[in-house]
Amino acid sequence: MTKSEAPYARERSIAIRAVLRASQLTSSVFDKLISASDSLTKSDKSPVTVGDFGAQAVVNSILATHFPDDPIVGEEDSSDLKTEEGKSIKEQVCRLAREALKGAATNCPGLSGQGVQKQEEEDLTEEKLLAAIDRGNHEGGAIGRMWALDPIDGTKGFLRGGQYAVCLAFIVDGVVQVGVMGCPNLPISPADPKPSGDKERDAQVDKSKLGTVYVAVRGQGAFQRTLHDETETRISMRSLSASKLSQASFCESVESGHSSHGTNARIAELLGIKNKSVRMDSQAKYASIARGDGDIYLRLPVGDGSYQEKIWDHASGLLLVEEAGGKVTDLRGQALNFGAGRTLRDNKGVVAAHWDVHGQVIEAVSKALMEEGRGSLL
Ligand SMILES: Nc1ncnc2c1ncn2[C@@H]1O[C@H](COP(=O)(O)O)[C@@H](OP(=O)(O)O)[C@H]1O
Ligand SMILES: [Mg+2]
Ligand SMILES: [Mg+2]
Ligand SMILES: [Mg+2]
Repeated sequence: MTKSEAPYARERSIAIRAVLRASQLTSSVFDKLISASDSLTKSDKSPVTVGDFGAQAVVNSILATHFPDDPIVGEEDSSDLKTEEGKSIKEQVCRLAREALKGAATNCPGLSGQGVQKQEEEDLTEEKLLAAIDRGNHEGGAIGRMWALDPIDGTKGFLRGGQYAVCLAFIVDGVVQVGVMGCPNLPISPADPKPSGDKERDAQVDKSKLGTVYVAVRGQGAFQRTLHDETETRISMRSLSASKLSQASFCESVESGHSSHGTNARIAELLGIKNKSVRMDSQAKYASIARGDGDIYLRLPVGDGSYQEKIWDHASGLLLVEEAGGKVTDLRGQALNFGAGRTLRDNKGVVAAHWDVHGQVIEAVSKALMEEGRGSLL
């Protein structure tokens, strides 16, 4: 079977194109713009920047051109841009989105025609770009085609100069079929240093060695390419058996408000893991274990566990890890349900690990939660 005949070949190509363009936008925002006046605080107190809105406008415009009937579940909406406070951000978002959509054609397999470019450039008025952002308002659900978009996952990481990811997934009947993730700050070679937000240390990082894109289609494997070169290399998780579990390394959020560092540490202890956890913002954590930099991603809820994870925070990362040989479930070991709406309301927490050890990790999770008196989460 050639690539163009493979299932979801078109969705794959367009998703890569959209993520590349949005990643170019976010990188240029980061290089040139980011200052306090380029971000807003949302009603849930989380930050949102020119980069988040711009990347959502770019991806949604491209999806609207190629798949006009497909609904999109996207994180952002344009309401904050329509206020007086949001006016200057709105202007920057529109300028950056136009630049990104008109920019030189990106290296993207099967899609270099002038016609495609022309179509995408047609709808670039402010009104149309804001409407493109709001195409992300879909409620989600278990039936039919839809896209899930996190234009910048890890906005806090983006703001501090650490890791972030542009994440786009294609979902059919509640099952993720295609996942593409752009990680502009992740080193192409795992051995190279990655920016972490520490200004002094990050000054030593060679920027030409950063910028990866991950691509996975269900049943077709997981691949890494770079932002500038379309050559794809297959990636897979490190093999890990029960007897080697104590040598594993695990990653977790930088933000202790997003995942319980204390519970994670106890789980590691129960598994005999001595390595210090690797803290990283965004779905770059999924990418990192998928290519074998680390082995386990733990995301245990904080407090009473009432927070509902969002589908765009996990859809592309989950497929990447599954296609690289891993298993991703909630803390009870149950599959994540992407068909329940905008959130993973049927699930609590996330545990991602190699198939051969996933069951053991889940046992340790149960034990740690029982010890903490949080057995009701199980
Ligand atoms: N209380 C909470 N528990 C878990 N995740 C949360 C959370 N509050 C916010 N988040 C999510 O955590 C994401 C970042 O994940 P991480 O901590 O792995 O970097 C955020 O994505 P955005 O940055 O796209 O808003 C946000 O959706
Ligand atoms: Mg956010
Ligand atoms: Mg996110
Ligand atoms: Mg986001």
